[in-house]
Amino acid sequence: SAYQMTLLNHIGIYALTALGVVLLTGVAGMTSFGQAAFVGLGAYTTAVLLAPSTLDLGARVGSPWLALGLGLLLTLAFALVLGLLTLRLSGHYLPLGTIAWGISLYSLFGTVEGLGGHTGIADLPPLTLFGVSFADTRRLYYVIWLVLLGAIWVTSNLLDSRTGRAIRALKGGQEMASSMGVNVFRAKMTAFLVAAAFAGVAGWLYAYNQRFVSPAPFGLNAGIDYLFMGLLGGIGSVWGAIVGAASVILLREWLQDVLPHLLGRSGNFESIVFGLLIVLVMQRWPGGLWSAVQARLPRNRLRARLSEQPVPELPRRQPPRKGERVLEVSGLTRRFGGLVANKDMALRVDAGEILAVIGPNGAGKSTLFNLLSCVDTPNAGEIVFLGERINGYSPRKVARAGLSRTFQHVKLLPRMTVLENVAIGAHQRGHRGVFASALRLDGTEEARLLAEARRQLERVGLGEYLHHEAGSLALGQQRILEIARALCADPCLLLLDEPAAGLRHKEKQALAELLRKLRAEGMAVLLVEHDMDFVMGLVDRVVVMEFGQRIAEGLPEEVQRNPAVLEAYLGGAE
Ligand SMILES: Nc1ncnc2c1ncn2[C@@H]1O[C@H](COP(=O)(O)OP(=O)(O)OP(=O)(O)O)[C@@H](O)[C@H]1O
Repeated sequence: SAYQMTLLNHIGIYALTALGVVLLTGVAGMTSFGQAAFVGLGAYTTAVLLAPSTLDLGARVGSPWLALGLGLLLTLAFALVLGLLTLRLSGHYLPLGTIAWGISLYSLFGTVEGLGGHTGIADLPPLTLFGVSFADTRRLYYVIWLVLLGAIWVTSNLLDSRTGRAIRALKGGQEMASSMGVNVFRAKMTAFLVAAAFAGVAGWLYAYNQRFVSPAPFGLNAGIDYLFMGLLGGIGSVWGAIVGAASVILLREWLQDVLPHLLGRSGNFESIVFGLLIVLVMQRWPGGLWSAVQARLPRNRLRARLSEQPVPELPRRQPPRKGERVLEVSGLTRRFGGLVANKDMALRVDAGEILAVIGPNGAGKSTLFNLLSCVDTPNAGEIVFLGERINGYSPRKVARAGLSRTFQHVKLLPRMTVLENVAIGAHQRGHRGVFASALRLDGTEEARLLAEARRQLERVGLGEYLHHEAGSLALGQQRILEIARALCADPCLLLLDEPAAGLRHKEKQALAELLRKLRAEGMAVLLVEHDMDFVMGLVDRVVVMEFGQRIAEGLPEEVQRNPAVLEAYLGGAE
């Protein structure tokens, strides 16, 4: 019926904006209350261009495209400025920021002269494309749902790509991602702009569907509604947007029909019951309705775009010659208030060498690691990597220069497959961006990135787990996964933070074998480790730290006999 078609059109338009919320909040972990304002920008641009009371372009040839183009441009321009201002905020400040500009834009629609104030702009002409009029809701339905399905296709493509992996790493993996060469701010901005663009297009469709715009549907309440839709549908899945929009809209309609019969016509019970139902649903299915549906579907494991055909390997950087100095550290000092965590530290690592830094708890090893990987900045001293002073570099820049690391506390994305986790390591070896990814024009590069990830996983002995969720691996395997991820970046220097912790005897042997192989290939390896048996049988030299200082350096057997070292570890006992 016409009524059902109207409902379907509403659901389609709302789902398009909710899809942006799924990407922005669900996938990238940035909560926004301001999406409705972007819908408003798209809708008002269309209305101002077309309505008889304003610029009066009417249904002239090309006017819908002009409205769409300008609406998108304006939405993206606003989003870019707002993104630059708000995306650097973290914690609660980001959602608060979105509330602030959501309210500002809403007020703007109501106060700017020429936008019709709170009564809005009426009498918009119907949509006409290629000479076909879409005045009838039944026809417009096709346009709306085609656009929505297109947006879902684009979003799915984007998420299943190099850029998408960077966006998916934003929730819970920002430190790891930037250490792998990902530009975290850019990934945030990409998700933000794509979500804003969907909202802008939804605004354009809204204007043609309603043929009337006023500020009310673009306020903070609507922003909260979109967030509800995303949450309710399933914040991590593109299909959740449709489920969420449909649930919210149909539930509202149903409550409006049913409640007056049950509770009488006095009082607004609808909002109260609606709120309660939302809370109940979220309690029962915290992952959203779509996740409840998904759990009943046959498990469709994401197989990524791993080609079975041989693909050319990614280009490699020119490695340093064996014996060439890779890292030279001198006078490195880091103070935390009165505590000197690293004092005048010095060390060097050459290509084809494994150096271990050992020392009792609190000796300053992690601090040293953070300084070397540029997560932290020294108060004094020099870090020279491949002849270049890297003090003050960002973790991303140093990763690009060829220094790759693992973490003391494993940092991976547990819901992503093993293969994709490792492919993040190769991020900086690819260059295809948002548009190529969204339109699936990145096939060759993506196949090469994934093939490289597979190659490194096979190299470290995790080849049979490619399509498993990373979180399902044992801790020891997760540590090995991190090494594969670091190798994917094609480094000259590997920094390994306690790589043998949590590994079983056999796994340690396999890890030692791998590190020997890497050393033979000319890789420089610096590792921090507590397991002395592992260290002593493997490394070329050992640096011992205590109270932030180097107390000994030498061959493993020399260091083992050093009285200062025995003192530090065993309190002087033989
Ligand atoms: N951000 C910080 N602020 C204040 N003090 C810190 C900070 N980071 C480290 N420290 C202090 O610096 C000293 C060295 O710590 P660090 O974590 O580098 O030692 P570690 O050798 O890695 O120890 P472990 O083997 O237990 O990991 C400790 O006394 C620690 O409390």
